This record gives sequence, C-alpha cells and structure tokens, in this order.
Amino acid sequence: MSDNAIEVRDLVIKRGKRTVLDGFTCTIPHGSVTGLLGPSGSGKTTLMRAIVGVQLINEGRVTVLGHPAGSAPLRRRIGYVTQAPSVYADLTVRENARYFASLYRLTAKDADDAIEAVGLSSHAGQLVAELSGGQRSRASLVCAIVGRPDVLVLDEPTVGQDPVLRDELWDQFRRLAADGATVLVSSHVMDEANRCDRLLLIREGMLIADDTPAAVKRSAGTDDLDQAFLRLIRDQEVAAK
Ligand SMILES: Nc1ncnc2c1ncn2[C@@H]1O[C@H](COP(=O)(O)OP(=O)(O)OP(=O)(O)O)[C@@H](O)[C@H]1O
Repeated sequence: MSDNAIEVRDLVIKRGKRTVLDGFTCTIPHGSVTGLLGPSGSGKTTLMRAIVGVQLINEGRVTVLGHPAGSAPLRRRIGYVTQAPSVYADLTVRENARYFASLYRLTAKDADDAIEAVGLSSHAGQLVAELSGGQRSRASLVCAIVGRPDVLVLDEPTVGQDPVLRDELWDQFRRLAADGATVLVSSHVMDEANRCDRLLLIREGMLIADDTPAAVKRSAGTDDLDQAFLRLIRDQEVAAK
C-alpha cells in the first residue's frame, strides 16, 4: 500500500460558475495530522468534501486508503465533521454517542470513552439543543470519532472553543494520529498550524505550500507562520505576474 492515506491528483471542481479548485494535487501521509489552511473561500471545505466523497468533481482523481473517494469500502473508515454540527438536537450527548456507536456495533463504553476524549463527560446527560455552540461542535466530534475511523476529516473543529479546550482537542488529534489515524484539519488559526505534522496552504484553489510547519517557516525566512503565509502569498503573486 502507498505511504499516503489520501492522494489528490489534478483535481478540478466547479461550483456554480466558479472554478473552485483548478488542477489541485496533494498527498497526505498515513498516521499524520495535516493542517489545511487558507483564507475564507479558498476552497478548503470543497477539498474536504471531495476527500469524503460528497462533492461532484469535474476532473482529476481522489483516492483514499487506496479506494476512489466516496466508494463503498470507505464509508465506515472515514469520519467527517462539517462546520454545521451534525448531531440530533433532541437527544442528549450520550444518546447521540450511543446511537452512532450502535451503527458501528460498538458498546456504550466506547461511546462514553469518545465523550470523555473530547471533554464532554460533564455534559453527557444534556440535550444537544441545550449546549453552547462550542459544546455542540464537540458533540459532533464525538460522533465522528466513536467509530474509530482510519481517516478523520475535520472542518474548523476548534472554532468557538476556548484556548484550554482547543489545546485539549489538538492533544486528542495527536493521540488519534499516534494510534494510526490520518487526521486532516482545516483552520484559520496559525498558532494551531504549528501543531500539525504537515501543512497544506491553499489560496484561491491553489496549493501554495505543502510541507512541515518548520520547513514552511524556513522557506519564508520567518519564525511566524502568519508572516510565512503572507510572504508565500506575495511570492506567488510576484511569480504570477
Ligand atoms: N454550494 C455552492 N455553490 C456555489 N459555490 C459555492 C458553494 N459552496 C461554496 N462555493 C464557493 O466555492 C468557493 C470555495 O468555498 P469553500 O467553502 O470551499 O471555501 P473555504 O476555504 O472552506 O472557506 P471558509 O474558510 O470560509 O469555510 C467560494 O468561492 C464559495 O463561494
């Protein structure tokens, strides 16, 4: 098997009249935490949708764990957390987790472990409708990790979380990767990017960097990832002229 959990080749995606991704190619290694960073509207969600197999693609190829994205063998092997929480509002956190666990033929203990892992144990008995926005997105995360997916795709999972929780969530992503999962996380927050093994920097549907955080900083000649990103964008603009 390839060293890469995810391979994206020459991907072209049009949404409406707009070409969102125009010949996008990248690879994501097994057992890594990869950060997908870029400005709003740059195509992060579109790329993630293509990887989980819910986005029509115009050209190119997306392969996940050796299978075409969206194909049947992948369904139980991928967890996806969208920006909109996808849990049942009229059930408690525990009921949601147990329901998703049952779909994977897992136990109530597995559900409780997932709740514990994202720091929601003290709210396990609460209805999702009565949770804060940040708690609700962690409830979605519980349901995505309970089936122990090999690939976990998380669209801005730390938005609305306080700094302590963000830190704990990143520890959790690192643990999942240490256990062999491939984690792809989108974020706007550059200090979070430092916690990734690799970064994909995307702008207007184009990949402008694909490297470790240290190498991205080195190539931009700065220790600050925000600055590095801005410099890479400027370099790209100069090169395009
Ligand atoms: N359903 C849609 N129909 C048409 N165009 C869309 C649709 N969804 C997104 N787009 C366009 O595709 C482009 C990329 O959007 P995408 O959601 O992938 O960006 P993003 O990087 O995830 O942004 P954000 O960080 O704000 O979530 C944007 O220009 C957006 O307007």
